[in-house]
Amino acid sequence: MRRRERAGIGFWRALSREPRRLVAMGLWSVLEAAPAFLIGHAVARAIEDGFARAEPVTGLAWLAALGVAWLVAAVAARQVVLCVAAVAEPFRDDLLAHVVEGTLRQADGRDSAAVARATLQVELARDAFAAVVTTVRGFAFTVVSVVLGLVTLAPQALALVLPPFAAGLALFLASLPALARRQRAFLLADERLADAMTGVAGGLRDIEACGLQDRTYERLDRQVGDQAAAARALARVTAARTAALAVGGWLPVMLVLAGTPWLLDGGLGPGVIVGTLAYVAQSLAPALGGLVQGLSVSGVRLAATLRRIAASAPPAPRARPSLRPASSDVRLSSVTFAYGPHSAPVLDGLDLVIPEGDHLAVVGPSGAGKSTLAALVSGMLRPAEGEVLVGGVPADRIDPDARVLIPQEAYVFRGTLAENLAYPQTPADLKERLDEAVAAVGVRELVDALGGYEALLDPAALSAGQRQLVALVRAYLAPARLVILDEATCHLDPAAEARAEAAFARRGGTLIVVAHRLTSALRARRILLMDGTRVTVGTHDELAKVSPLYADLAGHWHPEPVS
Ligand SMILES: Nc1ncnc2c1ncn2[C@@H]1O[C@H](COP(=O)(O)OP(=O)(O)OP(=O)(O)O)[C@@H](O)[C@H]1O
Repeated sequence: MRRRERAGIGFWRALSREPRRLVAMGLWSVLEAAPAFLIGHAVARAIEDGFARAEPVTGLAWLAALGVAWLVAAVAARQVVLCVAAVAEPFRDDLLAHVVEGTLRQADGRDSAAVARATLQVELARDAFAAVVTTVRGFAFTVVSVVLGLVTLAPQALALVLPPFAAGLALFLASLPALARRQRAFLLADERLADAMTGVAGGLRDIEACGLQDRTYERLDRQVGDQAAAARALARVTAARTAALAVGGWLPVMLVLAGTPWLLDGGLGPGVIVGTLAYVAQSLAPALGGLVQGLSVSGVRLAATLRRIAASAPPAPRARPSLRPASSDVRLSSVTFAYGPHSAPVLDGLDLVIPEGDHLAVVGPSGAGKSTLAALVSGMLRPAEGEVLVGGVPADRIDPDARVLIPQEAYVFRGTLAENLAYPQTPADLKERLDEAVAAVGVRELVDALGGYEALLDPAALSAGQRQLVALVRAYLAPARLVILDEATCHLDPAAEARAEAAFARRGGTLIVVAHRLTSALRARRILLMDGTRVTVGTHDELAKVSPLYADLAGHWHPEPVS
């Protein structure tokens, strides 16, 4: 049920999303429906003021005016088609995004044919949607034009025209749900029969060999019978449709003809009665016929395809809104994480508090889980047990602007240097902000070497270190109060690394650095040593005293001067 609602909501959302197009469509529709308003008046005046008084020029002038209105209507009809297309395309795009995403998720990437089938359904739905919008809109504008025409030409005639018309319309609308159901039943019976026939055709030899002819015949006979019954049921509702057309479209004509003496007594001239008949026979009946035909075919098809699309592509899980953290302090409580259900945990029951403003270096042998910790704190991974909170908010739900993670391999895209440095921001004072960040991180030399902020970058032509510098400036400019550098300076020389880290330390907020060198750890306020699933936190001196592993690691690092 909810799936069907989603598809239904897509219909109304597509209509309301382009309000200007809708207004334009309305205005063009008024022009398109002008002949429906004019026809009764023009015919009545042509007869009464022209031909009946032996003044053919006047009569012809009225008919010519009607002709001009038809020409204008033709131009307007073209514009209406363009407006309908402009509304139908976003509807198609919405559906397409929905089915491709849903089908891929459901098919797990194994069934590309499922995507092809679904996109075909979307094309059918788009065509049906455009036809329904065109039909219903045309019907509504024509009916309003005819009613206005009758009100101004022969108001008495409304009593003869409107009741049967409304009755016919109501009869048709009441039959629509049944029509949709039976059409669907007929299509399903047809598909089942086609499937069965295909199966039989492919297995004829086996049927013959196993002597299954009679049973196969009985089964096919049953399915042919089912399909015939579905076709008969559909035909019965189709009869209701024909009755609706007769009542709504032609009964008004007969009533106006039968009521001629009464209308003449009421002071209407014969020309006005012919004009009234023109309204009913030329505008109202065809409009009802168009609606009946359009909704019976396109409306039913639209409902059926939307239902199929909804059933074949389940909706994406609703994206949860991100939350703004109160601060940038980080708390891990009893966090356990493993990459697979049968893998050994990388973190096991880890408790850790990194208060706002802290500068923490994370060290440990390769594979100890440093990057995993960085990914958990940045919310890219979720713990299997326990929780990771940033400013009181679960890390995976945090507002993306509130934290930034720079991995070892920095991302640079084809664009200007300024775009790369500022991405995704475009502040008004971009130049000043860039200058400040570039100076702080120590990247001025690179900016000049690349040819300034407006230089076009070729990512492949940059060295890994240059890409890291670009990403560091980007992170520095970001509004995030929590910065996680996961070996983000590993391709820089020690001096450049020291400058960049010092800039981030001065920047404020919480800084977590997965350290690549001892100097990086020495600059931090605290050091977190990861060793298997055991972790120890302390200063360099504390760790050197209590942890042989740390002493060993520190010994292997180059003893570079601390800046
Ligand atoms: N995507 C993954 N799928 C499965 N196992 C993974 C994945 N990423 C990491 N691991 C494993 O998890 C453990 C911790 O890896 P992690 O990358 O967090 O360690 P690290 O301390 O950052 O290592 P390094 O210093 O080499 O980058 C390792 O045993 C690693 O093989």
